[in-house]
Amino acid sequence: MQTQSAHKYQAFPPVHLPDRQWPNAVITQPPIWMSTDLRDGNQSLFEPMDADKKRRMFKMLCQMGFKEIEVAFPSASQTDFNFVRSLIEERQIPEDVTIEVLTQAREHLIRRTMESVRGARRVIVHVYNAISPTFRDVVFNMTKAEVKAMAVDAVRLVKALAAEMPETEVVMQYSPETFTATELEFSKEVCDAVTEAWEATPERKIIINLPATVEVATPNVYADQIEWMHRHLAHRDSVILSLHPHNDRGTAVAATELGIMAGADRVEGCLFGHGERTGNVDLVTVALNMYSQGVHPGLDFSDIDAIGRTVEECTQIEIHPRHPYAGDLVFTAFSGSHQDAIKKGFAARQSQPADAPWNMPYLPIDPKDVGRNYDSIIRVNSQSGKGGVAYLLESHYGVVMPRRMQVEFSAVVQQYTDQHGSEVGPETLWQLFNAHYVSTVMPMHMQDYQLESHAQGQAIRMHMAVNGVPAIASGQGNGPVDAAIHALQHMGIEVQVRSFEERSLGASPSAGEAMACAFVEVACQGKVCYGVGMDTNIVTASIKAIFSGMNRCHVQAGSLRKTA
Ligand SMILES: CC(=O)SCCNC(=O)CCNC(=O)[C@H](O)C(C)(C)COP(=O)(O)OP(=O)(O)OC[C@H]1O[C@@H](n2cnc3c(N)ncnc32)[C@H](O)[C@@H]1OP(=O)(O)O
Ligand SMILES: CC(C)C(=O)C(=O)O
Ligand SMILES: [Mg+2]
Repeated sequence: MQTQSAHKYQAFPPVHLPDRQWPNAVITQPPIWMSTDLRDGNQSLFEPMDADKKRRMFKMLCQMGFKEIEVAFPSASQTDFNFVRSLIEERQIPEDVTIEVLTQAREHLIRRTMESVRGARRVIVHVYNAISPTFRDVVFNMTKAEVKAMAVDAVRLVKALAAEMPETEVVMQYSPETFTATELEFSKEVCDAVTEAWEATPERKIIINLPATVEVATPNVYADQIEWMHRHLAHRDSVILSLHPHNDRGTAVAATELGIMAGADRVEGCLFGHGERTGNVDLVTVALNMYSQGVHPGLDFSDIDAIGRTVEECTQIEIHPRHPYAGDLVFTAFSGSHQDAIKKGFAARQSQPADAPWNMPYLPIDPKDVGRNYDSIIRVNSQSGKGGVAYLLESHYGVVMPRRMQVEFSAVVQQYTDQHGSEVGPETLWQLFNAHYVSTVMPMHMQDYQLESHAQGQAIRMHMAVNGVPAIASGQGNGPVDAAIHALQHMGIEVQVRSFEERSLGASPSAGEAMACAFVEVACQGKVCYGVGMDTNIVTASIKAIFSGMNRCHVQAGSLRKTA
């Protein structure tokens, strides 16, 4: 890069529009959507789609609810021409869908284009020519008047040819290509001339499409340009004002949203932002942004993964895992504080009515609305905290840990992720949970017990192994847990219960019976640790939890081998 960019690049001049209205506007209804996946999207692929892929994509776009679809540049190739013919001749176009075809403003290309759409019920014929100073001077070597005449002549020719095919309703669309780099007064002059040449009326509107062929400024400048045109076009009531933003600066979505606020009626773009260079505006993001604000876009994304797969297969370009709404990771939180907030959000939602407004930390929309499930919302790596770990154990295995135990177990997981460096799935978490809590047998293992009730409470006799050596402990208490603690204390083991919780886990996958899960916070060996016991019998689960807690205290005290 140069040390001083100022000599090479110049700032785009702002639009003089001191009374601009768009900053106060709110989007309350969706625009008319036009998908150009099969034209602008297709022309920018390594390998343009063959007819089968184009047909597959066309069908999907129709199913999603697009009513206007630019299907080809028919004069560019026999493949594109044939594709348009096949859609028409094989009656592939649904009644409520209008196909669109693009042509340069050149006579032989327009004639060929009109030939391609013969027999269609309704078609949008889209003519363009670039009108900015650079194109006038460098590409066409034409004056303003000549460039304007080029557009007007093209529209007149379409009009004349349309009159020869009365069975087809021809809708005219004109794009002043490079609009964003053109003087606004000249854009208006050309668009007004074209509108008049078409003899557009409020009943028979012309589509005036204002492209950011190259995105050259911040999105507010595009909004100013659109509002300026919206307010200055001579025949605004006979015009459908359309946007065609590209994404060179990475702000096409913002430009589109501000452009709609500035008065546009229609938006052209591609799914997932395919298109020349950095792409056309991503219609998925614009539409779902609207959805997240309570405005239904009128497009169906209820199986976004299926849409993504079709687009990937047709374009041979993968969707980025962080692509808004559609990427594999966009509904996933790895970091601890995000996970904690999401877990609390879901817990709060459980006590709300099903139609309560969506109010979930870090998740702008409900993943279920786009056909995603909650499975991958929380994933655990070294950045994760107790909330994520607890969420995964709960959502995958039904284990609801007491809060202090969440902190304790997340330290176990943290140690593991620090050592292994990679993501930890629910299965690994479950293994860690079992290894550290459920199946500990050293130094103490309770093998069997007998419990008797009597007037003062309960008496227990436990057969156990201490460091592998058989032992028997007997004691009494006002309940089984109390009796077991007394039995252990009689053996000289200093152990106390600090807290006790018991929950049902639902049916055990192996036994098919309901499993109880006991969490006992045990003080022993100068440490306080949680122990976990699982069993179909509630009492057995509690006693196992005491032994688990003692064993963990021994591990924490570093005395596992020394214990008698
Ligand atoms: C911003 C966009 O996405 S616009 C759409 C771009 N898409 C495509 O171009 C894909 C399909 N295009 C093609 O296959 C070819 O360009 C064709 C068939 C349309 C035309 O091919 P060619 O006649 O060989 O011309 P070529 O591709 O070199 O285009 C440049 C010529 O078109 C002229 N031209 C470019 N755009 C336009 C326009 N909108 N209206 C009139 N003339 C134009 C140029 O001035 C140049 O003319 P010149 O050869 O007299 O100097
Ligand atoms: C043909 C026009 C509308 C175009 O694709 C562009 O300017 O980006
Ligand atoms: Mg384009």
